[in-house]
Amino acid sequence: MTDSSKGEAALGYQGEETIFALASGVERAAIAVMRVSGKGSAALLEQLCGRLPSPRHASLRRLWRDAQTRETELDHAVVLWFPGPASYTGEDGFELHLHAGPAIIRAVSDVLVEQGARPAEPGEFTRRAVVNGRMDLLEAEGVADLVAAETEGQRRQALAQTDGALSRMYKGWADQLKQSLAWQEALIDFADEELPPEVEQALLSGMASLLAEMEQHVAEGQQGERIRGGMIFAIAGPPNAGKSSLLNWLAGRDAAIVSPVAGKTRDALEIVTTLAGIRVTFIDTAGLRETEDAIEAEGVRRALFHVKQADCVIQMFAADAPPQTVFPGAVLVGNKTDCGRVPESVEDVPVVAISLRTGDGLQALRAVLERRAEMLTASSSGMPLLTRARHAAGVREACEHLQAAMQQDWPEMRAEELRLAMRALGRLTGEVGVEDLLDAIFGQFCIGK
Ligand SMILES: Nc1nc2c(c(=O)[nH]1)N(C=O)[C@@H](CNc1ccc(C(=O)N[C@@H](CCC(=O)O)C(=O)O)cc1)CN2
Ligand SMILES: Nc1nc2c(ncn2[C@@H]2O[C@H](COP(=O)(O)OP(=O)(O)OP(=O)(O)O)[C@@H](O)[C@H]2O)c(=O)[nH]1
Ligand SMILES: [Mg+2]
Repeated sequence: MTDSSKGEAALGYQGEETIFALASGVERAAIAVMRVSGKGSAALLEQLCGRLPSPRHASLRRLWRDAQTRETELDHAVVLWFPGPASYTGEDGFELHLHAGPAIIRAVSDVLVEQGARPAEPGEFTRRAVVNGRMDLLEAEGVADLVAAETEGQRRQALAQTDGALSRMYKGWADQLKQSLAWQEALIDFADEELPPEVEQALLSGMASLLAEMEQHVAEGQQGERIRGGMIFAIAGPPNAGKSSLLNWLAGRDAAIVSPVAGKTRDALEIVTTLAGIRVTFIDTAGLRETEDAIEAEGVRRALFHVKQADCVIQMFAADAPPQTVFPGAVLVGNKTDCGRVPESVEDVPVVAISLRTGDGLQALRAVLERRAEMLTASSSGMPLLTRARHAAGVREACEHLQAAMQQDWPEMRAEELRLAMRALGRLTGEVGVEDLLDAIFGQFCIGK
């Protein structure tokens, strides 16, 4: 409970300092969960409620400023005692399930601070769990994603990651690299003894198939990042096609201005919804046309920018004016079936025919968009998907070293490249060289996690 551990290397941290934070939501609620972890936990809990409750069982207790002297009762609370190392952080810790009144929270916090505990930094509980070997870095990132999950896709993916799905795969790859390295070292050690050529062949083909697997994982990495961060669907097309009307239907409200005047929408307008369990931002853009109006021209420029960077373009047109060309990969939507006939396809791309006035085809359009959202987030290999740019960069680095190893004729250099590939994977799980990463990763957590 002193600050003697300040400045210690992150991985040497032993929870000398006792930390606390509210672990429950900040909005007004009935119960507030105060979470405490660190060496001083047992003494603190005894001071608050007398003898320690039985481990990991909920007990109803009176809380006091000092239970010994029964000085100032603070609350009636459910108390949980988590002795280390079988705790979330691996340290002694406890939870107080308080009545959520701000005065109670303040009074309890005051006692904790008086007794030498300090408020936790963002992610510090989970950081301690990692430092104490309770979970690895990928699982910890999964915890942060689970806390932030708003959609089914985010929830499912984060849960798998906290459960070690990515960790197991990366550790399996690192093990295979270790095996290759052992063979490579045997080849070096027995260089004079004429090992059969099959040994080197088996080594190289093992490396090749591992490389293919890792490259496929990187190639479909965008899918996992799309689930985690959401996708962008841009609605584009000529003026008056009904783009803003479509956005309003998707939003279920009048988000954008709709009128018969062509060229109304200038600023891109965004709404966020969930499609097939995936977070999708729809962007309504300015109608695409040549224009003398400087503001509208800027709107068109921005529309084209959104078309370029979107995960999917919904290319809209009105029944009487089908487009000459189709944006690559676009979902083609022909609107105003109440006014005229919509072609079945343009340039062999099927058209979804709708009318935002009559509601014709809208359920079919929703199904098409849901299927597209699923397609853009599916793992085609069946492997767990990576979820962050950090993972893509690490696996890509491992791929580069593995490829370099395969191209190396000099045995010692090949061994070195294999070691570097292993190291790149080790940084992902946090097994090696991650001191510099911890601040960046845990700084993004919420307090109390
Ligand atoms: N009240 C409460 N609810 C919570 C958490 C918490 O810390 N407190 N969690 C926090 O994220 C999540 C559950 N995760 C947890 C993970 C591990 C341990 C834990 O104490 N593990 C010990 C003992 C296991 C056991 O008794 O079976 C261990 O793994 O050794 C507790 C919660 C979600 N709900
Ligand atoms: N008849 C008919 N009119 C429609 C339909 N959908 C939209 N409209 C009308 O078409 C006009 C243009 O619709 P908007 O949604 O504003 O079109 P937009 O593509 O956003 O137009 P800009 O922002 O100018 O590029 C409005 O008067 C709408 O009420 C439809 O299915 N049938
Ligand atoms: Mg518009």
